[in-house]
Amino acid sequence: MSARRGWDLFWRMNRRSCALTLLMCAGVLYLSYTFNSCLVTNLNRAIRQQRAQGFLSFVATAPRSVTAEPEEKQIAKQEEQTVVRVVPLTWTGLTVGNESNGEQLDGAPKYRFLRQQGLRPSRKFPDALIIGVKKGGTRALLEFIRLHPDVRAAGSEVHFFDRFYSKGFTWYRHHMPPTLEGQVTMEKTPSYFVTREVPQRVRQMNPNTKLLVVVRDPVTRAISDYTQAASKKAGMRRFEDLAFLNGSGGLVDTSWGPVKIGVYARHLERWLRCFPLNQLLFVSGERLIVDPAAEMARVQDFLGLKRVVTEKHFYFNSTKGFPCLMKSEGRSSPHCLGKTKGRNHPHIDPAAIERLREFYRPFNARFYQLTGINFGWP
Ligand SMILES: Nc1ncnc2c1ncn2[C@@H]1O[C@H](COP(=O)(O)OS(=O)(=O)O)[C@@H](OP(=O)(O)O)[C@H]1O
Repeated sequence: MSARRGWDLFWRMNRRSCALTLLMCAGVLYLSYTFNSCLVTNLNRAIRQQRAQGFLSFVATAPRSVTAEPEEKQIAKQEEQTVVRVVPLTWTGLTVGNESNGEQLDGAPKYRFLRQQGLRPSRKFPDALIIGVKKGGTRALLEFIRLHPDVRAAGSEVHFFDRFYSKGFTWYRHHMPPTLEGQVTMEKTPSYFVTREVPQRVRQMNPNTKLLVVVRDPVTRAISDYTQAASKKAGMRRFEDLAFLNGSGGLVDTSWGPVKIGVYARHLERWLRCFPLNQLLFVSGERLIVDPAAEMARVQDFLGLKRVVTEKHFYFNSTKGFPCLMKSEGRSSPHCLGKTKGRNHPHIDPAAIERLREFYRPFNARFYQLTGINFGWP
């Protein structure tokens, strides 16, 4: 009897310990599973972060050289190896006239990628302005310099400093294209050069603004200006009648816009009261036609850019009689500037041309003196 009770007691105790053992095992299994899964998740996260950091630092800086090279050499090497400019943006479809905005751009996968890399494009005030002169070749210059991956320019003339100054600087900045750190922002408005208030206003925005002026023989410039006006207004009087007081026999009409703009020295003197000469670059409109690459080399040097725009970007279109582009920001096939650039000029009485040349001669001489460049106009 007592043996049977002992056995019962043993069996009951064993069942309890078995159950306890089983319970403990389950607990240990649960804890180790939770611990392990946390560990794996954290490890994965850490690996992902490490990879991202590794990629970022690869994008942001060049690997440092460990050899004992001179410092300058190392810096130059680092600059060469820097992969910051991974994305020479093409900004397809972006026109400033109909301002696409930064937010829209950011939605595109390309811009999401840029943002993830900390490369968020933003609008800033221009570093450089093409201020004139009207009909000097300003559109050609803008289109040529825009070929450079480090230049971003407003496509249409903004006219902030002459027409829309009252709209304020926020308005102006909004008309600039989104740019990345290190890119040069530009705009061109040819009437800036001749508008009295503009130098002071540009100086107020930024006294270090770089200024580019495309100049061309003032007589051909005046004829080009007249040709454009005549193309817009039917029945316009002859050039000879407008350029001289009392018809073609009188004195030169210096109040007539196409004549007045060509007195470059007068306008330049105003700019030189606000900016030092070395902040202005004078581009020859004539050379921009006969040797665009040479003129663009000067422009790129002036803007502190690598000489990326070279002969290979241009071809001479003999039908048009002007250099045209192999490709550009918006188009990948060869093309020329629009129909309004490189128009045929009307025949002008050679005597009128000669009298205008005489009129401009002293002003041109003064302009050569101020700029230190002899443009060789007849
Ligand atoms: N590559 C190329 N293709 C076409 N035209 C060229 C080029 N390079 C310079 N030019 C000259 O640019 C003149 C127009 O000057 P602008 O662009 O400054 O004109 S505007 O003030 O913006 O209206 C324009 O004047 P016109 O010839 O009177 O039409 C051209 O002589």
